[in-house]
Amino acid sequence: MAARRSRALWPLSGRGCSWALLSLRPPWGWTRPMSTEKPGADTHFGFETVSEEEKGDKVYQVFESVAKKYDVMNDSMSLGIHRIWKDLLLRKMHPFSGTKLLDVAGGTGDIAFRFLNYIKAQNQRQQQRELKSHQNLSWEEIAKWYQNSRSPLGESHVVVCDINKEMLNVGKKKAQTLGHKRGLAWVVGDAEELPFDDDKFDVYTIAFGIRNVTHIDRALQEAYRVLKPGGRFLCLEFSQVSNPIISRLYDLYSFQVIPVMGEVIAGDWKSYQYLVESIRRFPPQEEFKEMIEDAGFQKVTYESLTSGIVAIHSGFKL
Ligand SMILES: COc1cc(O)cc(C/C=C(\C)CC/C=C(\C)CC/C=C(\C)CC/C=C(\C)CC/C=C(\C)CC/C=C(\C)CC/C=C(\C)CC/C=C(\C)CC/C=C(\C)CCC=C(C)C)c1O
Ligand SMILES: C[S@@+](CC[C@H](N)C(=O)[O-])C[C@H]1O[C@@H](n2cnc3c(N)ncnc32)[C@H](O)[C@@H]1O
Repeated sequence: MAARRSRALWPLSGRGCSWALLSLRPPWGWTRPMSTEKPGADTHFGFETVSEEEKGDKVYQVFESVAKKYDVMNDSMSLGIHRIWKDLLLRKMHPFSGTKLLDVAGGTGDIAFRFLNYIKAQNQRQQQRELKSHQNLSWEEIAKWYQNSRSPLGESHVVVCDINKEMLNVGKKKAQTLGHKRGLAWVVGDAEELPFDDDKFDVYTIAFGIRNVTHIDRALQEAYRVLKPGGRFLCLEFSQVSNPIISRLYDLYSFQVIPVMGEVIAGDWKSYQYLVESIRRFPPQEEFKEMIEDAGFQKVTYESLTSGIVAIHSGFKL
């Protein structure tokens, strides 16, 4: 069990929050992490400096602690906007019947369920079109058509991979409730050392996950390795807000409201303080694009959403 690391409700009392009163800007600049990090070297956990081993443990504890309240927290913090971002990721992916998706840091399955729904809806539309194009079918022929029609998923398949068993357990229960029985697998695994063969997937997604990984460069290299030639990398992650007014409001909202919501809804202030701090630690759009290119991806592009609160990066293994 993760240690309960909640604290008093007053948002401005205590370490890590007091600077917010004086300035809405975090007191540091983002510096690109060195890819030659030695084992046992220091890294960051939000605004804290910790050893690399400690970071992995702390990230595990955060998601173990929030797993059961994860979905309700996301709807509350974003007023449902995270759903639109995830829908847009699927629209950008535009998967087709047969697509094999690996969703890394897939947590409670939001991307996987959207993928399955997208493929099913697409195949059902196609089936309806085919049926309508055949004139004068008897009732018997129509019934046979339905019986023999392809399964709504075709050969499509999604693997949800996450380091945290609690998050996956919540996802598995959701899958049962939503009636997703086929085309879905849950695998415990580390984004930095994926338990899959080379050249296996058509699409790799990572949504709100890469920010938590200790060595982002290693995770990107692993993404490249497991994708088939021609495969696509897609990452949805927090990014840099371009409009200065929205940026100030967003900082105010992040540091004054989100940890309070974390305490009230999930009984966990610290995990939500980590969330907002880790967002400020993540590289801006252009820097992250370069990191993706450094891992070998080509045709790397990005699209900023909601003034840059998040961005979707895309790249291809060619
Ligand atoms: C532990 O790690 C994690 C845990 C998780 O549960 C999740 C994740 C990964 C994260 C996600 C999957 C998505 C989670 C979503 C967010 C973190 C939120 C993203 C934020 C937004 C979409 C809204 C951005 C807000 C703005 C641009 C500024 C607008 C804000 C205001 C007008 C309010 C300004 C705040 C104050 C003046 C402070 C005092 C206010 C109050 C006490 C009232 C409370 C106010 C509200 C609840 C208003 C909230 C307003 C909005 C959400 C408006 C949205 C509007 C736009 C986007 C234009 C994970 O890693
Ligand atoms: C904010 S959640 C995102 C979940 C889901 N993708 C979504 O969009 O709702 C971040 C997830 O990353 C996972 N994670 C953190 N470090 C990881 C790593 N090294 N390898 C795999 N998953 C990791 C956490 O366990 C957690 O489930």
